Amino acid sequence: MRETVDVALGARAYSIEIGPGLIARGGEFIAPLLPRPRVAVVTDETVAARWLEPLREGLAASGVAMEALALPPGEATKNWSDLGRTVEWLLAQKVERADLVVALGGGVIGDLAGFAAAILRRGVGFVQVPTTLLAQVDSAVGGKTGVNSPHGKNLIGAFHQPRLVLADTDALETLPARELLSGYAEVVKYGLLGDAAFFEWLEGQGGAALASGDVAARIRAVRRSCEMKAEIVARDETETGDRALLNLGHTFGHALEAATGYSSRLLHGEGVSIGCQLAFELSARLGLCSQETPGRVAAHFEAMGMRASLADIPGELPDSAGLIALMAQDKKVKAGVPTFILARGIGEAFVTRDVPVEALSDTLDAALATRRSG
Ligand SMILES: NC(=O)c1ccc[n+]([C@@H]2O[C@H](COP(=O)([O-])OP(=O)(O)OC[C@H]3O[C@@H](n4cnc5c(N)ncnc54)[C@H](O)[C@@H]3O)[C@@H](O)[C@H]2O)c1
Ligand SMILES: O=C(O)C(=O)C[C@@H](O)[C@H](O)[C@H](O)COP(=O)(O)O
Ligand SMILES: [Zn+2]
Repeated sequence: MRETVDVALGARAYSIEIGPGLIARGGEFIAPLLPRPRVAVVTDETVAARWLEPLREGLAASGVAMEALALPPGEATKNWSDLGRTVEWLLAQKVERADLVVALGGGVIGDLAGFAAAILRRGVGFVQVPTTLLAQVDSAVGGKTGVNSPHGKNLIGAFHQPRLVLADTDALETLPARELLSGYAEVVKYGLLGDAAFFEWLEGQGGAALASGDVAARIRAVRRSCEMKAEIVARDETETGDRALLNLGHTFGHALEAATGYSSRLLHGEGVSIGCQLAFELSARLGLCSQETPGRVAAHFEAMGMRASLADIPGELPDSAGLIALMAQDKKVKAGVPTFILARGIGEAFVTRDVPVEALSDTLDAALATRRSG
């Protein structure tokens, strides 16, 4: 049942192992990478309660000892202060340059622990053990690490590739439904950005991929997502060009996450599904894709019970000018001009800086109006 996806990055190449039971077999995969049989695990309190002991046992079975730091769960933890706490803890554990840090958790833990590893003693290696769907299909792969700033999302960070990704699909059994759907938004993103056949498969089988009974469908969704990400990362590791395709929906989504204070009002994947929807609406407004395409995207999000519209965000939001101002801190901005990922159709995304501000603001105004009428 185990599948392997390779991330072909030369000296920094690594594999993504996908399947059930991998946490319990953690030592088998991690021990061969270690100069001495010990690791420092960074996790969050919720994940620790469910998956830390299985990992400890899995490591011990291969003679590997571990110490663990459990941070508070949630996006608010991706900050300077928890980063500093983590780095100081790793130093207190006397983690050496050749040792490995293990990130056990969702994207918050993977991003933060990966960044801590990147700056610890000028760079130690790390292993991603992603426990959310979002982390298995996206954040554990590709080496973007970092934390948030009040100025914007992921503004402090480094590219630092993991040495191994162990995606145990059993971990998804304890994931709350809202988190599963949030991660599924990044799965749909891959279809929307570059694989129309995958999107079509998700239209039919997305429900099965999320249901606990269909392990094969779940593994297929995770594997295809990882293959697409690995392929894009291998050709543009540090996002000088094409890697920005993986940011489909994120220029909008990150602005919405900042506007909602990185809180439980809006999860990252929820920002991504709403952002993808807005990207297709903007594309249709600019005549780039057919007028029907945004409706097809929305229909799938709605069928899956996902957030797809600004009307799905509780509480106040800035107006369109306020949201556009938040987009100005996006890392893809060049000479003050924002970069967008738009689409000529499903599976046909492209990167552009040629977006008239009126079209952007009209798209946002129309979307904000649904909050008043809905
Ligand atoms: N580096 C990248 O390329 C990349 C890609 C996508 C997203 N991200 C980042 O990832 C973050 C979002 O990640 P996320 O959605 O995994 O959020 P998360 O890490 O906050 O995890 C979501 C919630 O699920 C809980 N949880 C995790 N695994 C669980 C399990 N198996 N069972 C029960 N509960 C579990 C966590 O405690 C948390 O409360 C954002 O900060 C986003 O910016 C990074
Ligand atoms: O790996 C990438 O590249 C991505 O863009 C994946 C995104 O899903 C992810 O949310 C990423 O963290 C966003 O990157 P950022 O550079 O816009 O902060
Ligand atoms: Zn994302």
